[in-house]
Amino acid sequence: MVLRVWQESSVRCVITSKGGGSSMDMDPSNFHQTMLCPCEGCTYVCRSEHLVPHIFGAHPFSREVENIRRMQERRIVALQYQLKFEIHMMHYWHNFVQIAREKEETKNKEAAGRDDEQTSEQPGDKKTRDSPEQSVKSDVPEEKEDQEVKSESTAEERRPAHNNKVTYRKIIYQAIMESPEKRLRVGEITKWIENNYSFFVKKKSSWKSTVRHNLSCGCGHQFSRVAPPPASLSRDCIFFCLILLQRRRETASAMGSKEVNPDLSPEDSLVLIRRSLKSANMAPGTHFDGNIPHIFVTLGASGDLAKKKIYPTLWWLFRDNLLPSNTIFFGYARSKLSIEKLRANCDPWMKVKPDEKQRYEEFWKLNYYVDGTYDTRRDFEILNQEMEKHEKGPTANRLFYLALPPPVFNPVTVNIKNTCMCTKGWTRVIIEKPFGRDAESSKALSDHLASLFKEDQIYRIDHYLGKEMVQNLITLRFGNRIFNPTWNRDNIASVLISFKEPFGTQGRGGYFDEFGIIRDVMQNHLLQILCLVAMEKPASIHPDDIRYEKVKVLKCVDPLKLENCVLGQYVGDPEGEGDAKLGYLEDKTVPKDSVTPTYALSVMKIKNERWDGVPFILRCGKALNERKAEVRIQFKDVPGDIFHGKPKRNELVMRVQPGEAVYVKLMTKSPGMSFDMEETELDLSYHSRYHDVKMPDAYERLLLDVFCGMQMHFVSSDELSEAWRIFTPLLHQIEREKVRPIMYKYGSRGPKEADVMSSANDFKYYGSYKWVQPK
Ligand SMILES: NC(=O)C1=CN([C@@H]2O[C@H](COP(=O)(O)OP(=O)(O)OC[C@H]3O[C@@H](n4cnc5c(N)ncnc54)[C@H](OP(=O)(O)O)[C@@H]3O)[C@@H](O)[C@H]2O)C=CC1
Ligand SMILES: O=C1O[C@H](COP(=O)(O)O)[C@@H](O)[C@H](O)[C@H]1O
Repeated sequence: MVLRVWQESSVRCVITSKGGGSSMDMDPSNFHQTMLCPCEGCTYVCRSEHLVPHIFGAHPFSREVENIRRMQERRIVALQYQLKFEIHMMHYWHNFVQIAREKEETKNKEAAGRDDEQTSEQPGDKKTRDSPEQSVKSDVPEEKEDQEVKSESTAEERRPAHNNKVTYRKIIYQAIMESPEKRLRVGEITKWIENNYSFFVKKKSSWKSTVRHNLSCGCGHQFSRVAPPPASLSRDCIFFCLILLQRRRETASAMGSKEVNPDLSPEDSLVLIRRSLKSANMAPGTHFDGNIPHIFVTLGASGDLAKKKIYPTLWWLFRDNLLPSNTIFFGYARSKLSIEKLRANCDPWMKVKPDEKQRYEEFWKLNYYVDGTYDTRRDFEILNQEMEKHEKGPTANRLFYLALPPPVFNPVTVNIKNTCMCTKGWTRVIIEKPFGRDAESSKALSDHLASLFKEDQIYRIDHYLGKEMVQNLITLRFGNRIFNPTWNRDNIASVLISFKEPFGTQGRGGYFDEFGIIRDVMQNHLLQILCLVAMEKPASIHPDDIRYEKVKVLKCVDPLKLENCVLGQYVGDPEGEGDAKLGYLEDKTVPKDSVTPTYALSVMKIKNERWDGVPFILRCGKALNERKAEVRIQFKDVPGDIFHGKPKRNELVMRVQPGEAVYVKLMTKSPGMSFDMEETELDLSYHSRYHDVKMPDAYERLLLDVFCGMQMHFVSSDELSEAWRIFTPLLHQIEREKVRPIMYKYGSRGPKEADVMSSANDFKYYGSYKWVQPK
């Protein structure tokens, strides 16, 4: 069947079959399904009524063109890598040749001397029998890892001919380079070493561990004695490992410390992060420019977000040695601040431990500050000049973090574009919500940014996407066999996504009142979680594929209606303590007649094959009874019940905070003689399973992602516009009609009406589940 669009108002459907064909004209307004764009090469999926505007509007095979562009960009990155690689190779070979030459000269001299003196050659004097090349190979590695080797070797073996140093890295490299395909397995490398370095034949096999250790440092590959490596090691891979190893050593020595052995580091989790960051297996499309100078610019450096979140995050990343080694930090704001003053502002939030003082000093030495206005081009030119002073080499990258109120986004981004774009590398711009107030203002902002930067230069932060358990959703769903078959409308009764905070606006009422809880939390954090719970399996873990699937989910959600929402506003609890006594309207920064909701519950339906009819209940609130963010998948009742109504529904709970956990509530036979049943759980609590693992803060992960060029955990403009499409009519109605929220007491669970609505939407609460915390 071929669908051809031949005029705006109708679509021609041409049906061809073996015996002939027929055609008819159809009015697209009669279609009410989700459709794939019929034009050849286009993979756009949309609701039928959006199809014609798509074809006549933004269409012209944009995705295909985008794919080609992306492929070309990847190819360029690959070529850049290859070029760097070749340069380093030349460097290595140059060293080898020089060593060999020097050895030959020394040997010739020695031989000449011996001829002169007519000394008799000792049988077994290996040194004099070796060819120059063999002589190079008889040198013994002189790296730190060699200590065991050295302790057993004789002085002559360690320094056979002269003081040339041959390291394990060089030997490994040589082995790979001499192989026909420039590709070897670990076992083949050690065999090659044995064949070519007589020294090792005599040794115990401990040196093989050192070879493995050299290979496993830094690149994410683990080579154990028992498990074979996953694939042959190519020269590129080894090269990558070796360069990273070298970098780690340089950084460690720059810190004045001995080399950090990742296997022995007390902060194993940090080692893991470093490895994954620098791993050759990073998600496609990402790359860590570890050795290139970077400048991180915080615009709005004098503000609240900067001092409470951005500078602390930069310090933690720097402290943990996670940033590219040559990163420096610029602050920019209107206030005339010295670095000392900026530092004093940030100090209370930096959490510096006593033994980190020296490192902390080093961090501030890398900081610079420029004051200027946000709308004056000249001020940004000065900022640019200051940055250029630190970018003397051939390459450099720049990151701009807009820790600024929305009204200055436009002038600031224009000034960045006109004066501060990096000419020696990439420029990336990070922006914080709110991304507009509604569909229209958000589109205006998106259009403005798109006129200045490419989408892959824009990083829209939703910090919930940096949380461990939110990131884990993709792994749990698509890395396990057991969930997917039941992850659908046949098995799941409802999904509850919650965000609860036990405090009110805490003096931020001015900001909050303009936005309200729906814009503050639901339209972004909760909706992002919904997308990750509901999306189809992406074609790959490439950020574009994931973001594409998220957009598809949102396209299947209708705009929210007020009748599917419960709105609340907290009042003070006269029996409460401190802030709890104060209601929202008693916050001095909030207008006395404000109807802004501080609590909201909304029921959404995703109209696609997987989820049709399943309520997704999103609820969020301030000044509630506890701090909690979680996803609760409630399964349907067991069909054909043989236990007379006793089984309670299964629930899969993914607790985002506090205390990350995944647990499944299920029924079990009561232990013992009885054949009764009771509720219990399969429990993966992170604090007991991974109790020493340091969980990085969401901002830490996300800022690192920007360094890596990883957009998976950032919001795309398409997601944003779909999100606003869903919420804008409701928000406008609430504002237009001044819809009165239901009052709830500070410290309570929120309005009772919310429980009524969840229960009407197939979320069952039994009140019988008792959790026994394991000892
Ligand atoms: N690994 C771990 O750390 C585990 C911890 N636990 C803990 O055990 C406790 C109980 O577990 P939980 O899964 O919450 O099970 P519950 O059955 O107690 O609660 C289930 C859900 O019902 C809601 N709810 C509570 N009261 C009512 C009500 N009166 N009407 C309607 N809905 C209600 C809760 O939301 P809300 O109150 O937010 O509205 C929650 O979403 C929790 O504190 C949990 O953290 C359990 C298992 C494992
Ligand atoms: O984005 C926001 O999130 C915070 C809650 O973040 P969390 O990481 O502490 O859960 C919320 O307090 C704030 O109102 C909102 O703007």
